[in-house]
Amino acid sequence: MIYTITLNPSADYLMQLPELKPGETNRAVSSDLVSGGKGINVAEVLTNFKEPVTAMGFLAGFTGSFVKNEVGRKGIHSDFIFTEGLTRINVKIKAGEETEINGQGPVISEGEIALLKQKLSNLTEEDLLVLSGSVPAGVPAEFYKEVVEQVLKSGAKTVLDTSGEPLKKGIEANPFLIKPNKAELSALYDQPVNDLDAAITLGKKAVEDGAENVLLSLGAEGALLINKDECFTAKAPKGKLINSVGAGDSMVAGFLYAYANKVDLKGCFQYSVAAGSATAFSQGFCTKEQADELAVSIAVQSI
Ligand SMILES: Nc1ncnc2c1ncn2[C@@H]1O[C@H](COP(=O)(O)OP(=O)(O)OP(=O)(O)O)[C@@H](O)[C@H]1O
Ligand SMILES: O=P(O)(O)OC[C@@]1(O)O[C@H](CO)[C@@H](O)[C@@H]1O
Repeated sequence: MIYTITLNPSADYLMQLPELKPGETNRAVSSDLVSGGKGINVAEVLTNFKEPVTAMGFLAGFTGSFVKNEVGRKGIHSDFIFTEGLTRINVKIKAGEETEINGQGPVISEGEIALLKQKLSNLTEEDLLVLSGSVPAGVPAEFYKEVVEQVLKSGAKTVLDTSGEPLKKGIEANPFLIKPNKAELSALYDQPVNDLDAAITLGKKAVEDGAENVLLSLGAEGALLINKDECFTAKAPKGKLINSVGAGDSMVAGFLYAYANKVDLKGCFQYSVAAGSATAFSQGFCTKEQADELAVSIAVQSI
């Protein structure tokens, strides 16, 4: 079974306008409010793929109730903890290029953190745990590291998709997979990632530092998968970008879907790129048919 944890979920307010003019009153031509947060998005894609998954994490207030209802309406199995405060609203503006403004989210108490850890105490080697997104106030930067350590003892595998200190510390605990994008990898080592060689060098460094597999997403350019034995590269398929919010989460979901269905790592990588791009080319998250259709066209090269 796959479990996802989203410590800081969101209601994502998607707005479209022809042009964004800072300092002026801008009017949207369309808008939509949807459930968000990286782990929840991973669970949504896995549910689209009919792969059993449980979305966990913290929700609060009326926006939290909205997220819980949306998750239920989409048929995603969930087990959230409700806290004080208000789940954040993240604003995603598509006006030619995409601009995102992510809110802060509620403060999580020590008791609530302990409750979440307790819920994870029954994982077994059959399970996969996805730890995704930013760490809200109240949760220490070591949280992901501690959970990866805790879960490793049960034999379950962990996937870590976060940034900054929580990523740096989490890598030390030997997660099965991390999924940084270019900016996140560059920030992790405070070095620019201007070309493929630089991406590979820093990806290998993350492997040396403890990550078993590094799935590095490069947006429209595609992705890299690096571990101690292999380095795979794949170009993203060409298509019309509709919305890239959640493309990275879809990539994680695609990888895990293939992995849970006993596909080898090269095939998991190919399917991850297909799912990421299928979402980038859709309104909302991709279906399995869309990912399947792209997967056959994606060539994976060993370098
Ligand atoms: N414009 C695009 N064209 C084709 N594929 C894309 C495009 N943008 C994203 N993708 C696909 O989605 C994958 C993940 O994209 P990206 O690197 O933007 O992730 P991310 O920064 O984690 O995204 P997000 O945080 O918005 O979910 C890419 O590796 C690629 O397969
Ligand atoms: O602020 P975080 O936790 O890093 O990212 C949150 C978020 O931007 O990630 C998802 C897309 O990946 C969105 O649904 C959500 O708004």
